Amino acid sequence: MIEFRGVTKRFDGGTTAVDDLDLVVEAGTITVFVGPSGCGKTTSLRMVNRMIDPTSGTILVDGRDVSGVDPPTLRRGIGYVIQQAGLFPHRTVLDNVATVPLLTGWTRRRARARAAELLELVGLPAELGRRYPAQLSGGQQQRVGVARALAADPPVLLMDEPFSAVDPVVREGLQDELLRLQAELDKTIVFVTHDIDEAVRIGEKVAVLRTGGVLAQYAPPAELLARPADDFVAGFVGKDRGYRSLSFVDPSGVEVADVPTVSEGAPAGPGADWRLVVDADRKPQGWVAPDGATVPGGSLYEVGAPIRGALDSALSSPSRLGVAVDADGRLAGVVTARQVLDVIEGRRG
Ligand SMILES: Nc1ncnc2c1ncn2[C@@H]1O[C@H](COP(=O)(O)OP(=O)(O)OP(=O)(O)O)[C@@H](O)[C@H]1O
Repeated sequence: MIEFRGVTKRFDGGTTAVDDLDLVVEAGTITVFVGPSGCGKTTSLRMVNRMIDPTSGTILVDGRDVSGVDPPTLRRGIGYVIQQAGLFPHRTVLDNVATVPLLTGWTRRRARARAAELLELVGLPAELGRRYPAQLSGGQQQRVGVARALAADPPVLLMDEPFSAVDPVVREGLQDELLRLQAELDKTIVFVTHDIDEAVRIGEKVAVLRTGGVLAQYAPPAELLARPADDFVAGFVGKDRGYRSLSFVDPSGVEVADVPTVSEGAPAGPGADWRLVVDADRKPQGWVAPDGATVPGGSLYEVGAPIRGALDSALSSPSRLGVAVDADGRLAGVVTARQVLDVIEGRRG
């Protein structure tokens, strides 16, 4: 657990970067600090591992006041990941990851074996270990950065905009990977971003900071979207927050129905209804319209996933029928937008 008690940071020159912050980051959770540029996110993060010391107030990590722990000892228990990974350019990927274990006295052989394990854990092929950072894509470099931070198996991980230098598709992959890793590793993670979508996607709790380092709201993402504390938070979480909050709505109650199908490659002429094209594994491949034309499908959603996917699937489908698949991607059934909206309305009471 990380606890900020009345923490203030005033820099020379008078800027108050963080103003009387009280906040508890529960052990084993991902907490996100989000807010506009200059609101004190990085300063708050860096006070945890004493890269910056507060002007006043106390920070406790697992009950221990960090001001009484010397920084190198403190940092051994706190992994740190930054934007653009911050890798050593003249060391191989494997040696980058092995850095901390080597510093703590491991033999080179053991440190490298551990580094190889970590590369696998973050989803990188072993042969990349021999390359230099510049020979990797941005997304791969970020994975190496995460592996390096995990090398000493620290209970706490601080991540400062770790994914902001990569494109949106790669970023989503890295976010998924982090969530998968966290399910396995159960670290206490503080994650800084200025991107509210990223914050609500990965945070179990989200702290919204405003300029001047004042905490505007600290809540789980669903609550932040449904009940922003004030106009600032409402503005920051964005105009389409009603729609985005569907990412947190339980989909039970959305019953899928059967749909006529045709096999991929089989001739299909005109018919009364839309028919779904499926391959030999019953994976959806598009639609046949009533006039017999083949039309690409809309988005698919997995049964049991948040309701936003079901609604998007129905709205993006040329037949107006959203297509549900099971965990293996096989057809489970179809839904209409009306059905999904009825469940949403029912939930609102
Ligand atoms: N070493 C410093 N000396 C003086 N002022 C600083 C120093 N570091 C940060 N600040 C100021 O403190 C405020 C908070 O900075 P901080 O880097 O914590 O913001 P941030 O929310 O992380 O911003 P960004 O999203 O742009 O990275 C800013 O006004 C910044 O200019």
